[in-house]
Formats: sequence, C-alpha cells, structure tokens
Amino acid sequence: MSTRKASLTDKQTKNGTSKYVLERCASINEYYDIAFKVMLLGDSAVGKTCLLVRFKDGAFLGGNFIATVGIDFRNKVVDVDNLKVKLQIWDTAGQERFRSVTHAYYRDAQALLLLYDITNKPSFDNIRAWLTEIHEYAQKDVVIMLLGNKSDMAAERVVKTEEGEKLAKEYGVPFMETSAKTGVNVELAFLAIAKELKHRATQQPNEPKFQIHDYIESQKHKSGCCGL
Ligand SMILES: Nc1nc2c(ncn2[C@@H]2O[C@H](COP(=O)(O)OP(=O)(O)OP(=O)(O)O)[C@@H](O)[C@H]2O)c(=O)[nH]1
Repeated sequence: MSTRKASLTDKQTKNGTSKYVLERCASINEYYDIAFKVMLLGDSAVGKTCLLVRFKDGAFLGGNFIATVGIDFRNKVVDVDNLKVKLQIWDTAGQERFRSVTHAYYRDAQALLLLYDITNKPSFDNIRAWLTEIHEYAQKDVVIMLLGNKSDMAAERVVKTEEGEKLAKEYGVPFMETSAKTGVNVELAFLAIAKELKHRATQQPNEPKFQIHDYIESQKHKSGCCGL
C-alpha cells in the first residue's frame, strides 16, 4: 500500500483561471489524486466499525459484538467529479479507556463522522460531550457530520429523527440516519464528505461553494430514501 500522499498544486493560467496540477499517486492496487483523513467517533457499540465495513466491503458485520481496541484505519477511493479521492478512514474505539489514544489522532483529521445509535438514548445524549471534545482536539475547520445509526431497528427506536435533526441544526452540521445493516445512506454519508473535502481543496474564488446540506437532501430524495 502506498504511503505517498497526492499533492495538489494551484497554478494560474494565462486567462486567469486557476488550474490544478495533480500528481497522480499509484500503488499496486490503488490510484488516487488527493487524499483526506476521516475519523469515526461516538460511543461504544453505536456501529462505527460496521459502518466502515459496510462502506468499504459492502457487507454487514453481524453476530457477536467485538469492541475496537485503540484505533485502526482502512482506505477507500471514490470518484468525485473525475477525481480519485482517497478517504483514509480511522475507526476509533468508543470505550472511555481509549480516549487518550484517540485524542492524539483528532488533529490530523479533515472530517469527523459522529455516530449515535437511534436505539440507545445515552449514546445520543453524549453527542454534546463528543462535540466539546471535538472542539478541544480537532482542527477548527474540520468537517463534522452527525449520523443516527441502526435506522433499520424501527421497533427499538428511542431517538426520533427530528431530535437528531434539531441537534444537528443547533451545531450547524449535516445529519442523516444510516443503517450499517441494510446500507441505507452509508455510501451517501461518505460521498458527501468526500465531495465537501474535495471542493474545499480545489475551490476556485469564482466558483460557488459546495452546499453539503443541499447535496444530501437532493440525493436522499433522488433515491427515494427517507433514512429508515
Ligand atoms: N441492527 C443493526 N445493528 C448494527 C448496526 N450497526 C452496528 N450494529 C451492531 O451493533 C454492534 C456494535 O457495532 P460496532 O460497529 O462494533 O460498534 P462500534 O461503534 O465500532 O463499537 P466500539 O468499537 O466499541 O467503539 C454490533 O453487534 C453490530 O452488529 C446497524 O446499522 N443495524
């Protein structure tokens, strides 16, 4: 696996429009133009590892719950506007005893996916504490997305969709409900993050800003999906 990072250089052309010169990085199995670090955060057992495995491999890790120890990462390359965007996704342990380990990784992350479990009220109540930690340890301009996971478990739901929406609105972050089990909204969550990061990195002064909230809403409606 390549350890080189893609470099993105802004050059002015004669007519004044900017052009990006991309150094395409290659390894045996993986080509990418630009890379970003993304972290999965949230209480233990909310489904961070399962969400990552669903996105990376298209599978669901059912069966016995095995808590993550420390931190681990996996890469996935996605296409965004003809660019190969590599997401290096860090899966953190939600258990309190690993917090000091994971704090050390916040600073490098360009995006954070913060999960709670819609069937677990304390995991939702703890989101404010997670956001406080994020503001303490992460970069100021880090992209944050709130995800209410396990949306397939309708019968056990204790956190309403509107509660998630309200909290996300209060903090000005995008929100959706996901299911690592059925795959609902999983691809969309990571793609929206990839698009936001790519646009931030390559944005021209005269280009309209990428609107992540609008993108998510339009894609949800396109797939006829309501997050359930
Ligand atoms: N029904 C359902 N179960 C899920 C979903 N996501 C995860 N689970 C289950 O929830 C449990 C915890 O999932 P993990 O992905 O290991 O949780 P985690 O957040 O990584 O936990 P830590 O590693 O301790 O931080 C497992 O038993 C999963 O099978 C989901 O979307 N739907």
